[in-house]
Amino acid sequence: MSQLILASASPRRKELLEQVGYEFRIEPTDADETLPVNMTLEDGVIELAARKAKTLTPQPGEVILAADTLVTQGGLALGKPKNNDEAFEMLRRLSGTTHEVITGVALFHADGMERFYEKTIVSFNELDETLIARYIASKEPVDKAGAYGIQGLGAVLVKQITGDYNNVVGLPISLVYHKLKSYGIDPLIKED
Ligand SMILES: Cc1cn([C@H]2C[C@H](O)[C@@H](COP(=O)(O)OP(=O)(O)OP(=O)(O)O)O2)c(=O)[nH]c1=O
Repeated sequence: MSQLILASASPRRKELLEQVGYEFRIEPTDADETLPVNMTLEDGVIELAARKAKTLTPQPGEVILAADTLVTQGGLALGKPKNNDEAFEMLRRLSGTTHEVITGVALFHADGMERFYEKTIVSFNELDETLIARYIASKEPVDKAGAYGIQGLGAVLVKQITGDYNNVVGLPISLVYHKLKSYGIDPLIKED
């Protein structure tokens, strides 16, 4: 049985792991989150997750989990907005259209690193400028890729999703569960 370490300051990732019953330690990371330019967005988001994981060194029997979530539309990557103007631009771009949310995940352990990603397709309602301004005033967009949080007030922006909802929130917990099982980490198995 391995020990799980979450390399993340994201409250969402912590909550998703707790929801499924994982026992883990949290080690927030401070990695460079600039997307590499010489690779696909899928590879780039995986690379960012790997960078976060590599800020820690796994001891034998430890698995370090790190992730990165990105919103993409038409080949353009939307990370966290730097200010309200950028949040406004992002939400205006997403209004009435469909985008993808990609979360890259890295599982770093003494024998190497496993990397994978999950993609969810999200369609937004038409958003008028008053709604966008009110949503930004709620401060919810600040620390979120694409300037929205589907799990919060941002739920009213969303028309439809195809794929894993939890992936949009920041961690594809179902896929992660199946991957972690191969390291002997399974909260559904209770030891006596
Ligand atoms: C699209 C979307 C993103 N997000 C969040 C998930 C991520 O926390 C954030 C994207 O930023 P990330 O850089 O992936 O994560 P983080 O900086 O919050 O945490 P850490 O790097 O320490 O692991 O956007 C939501 O919470 N809801 C949503 O609907």
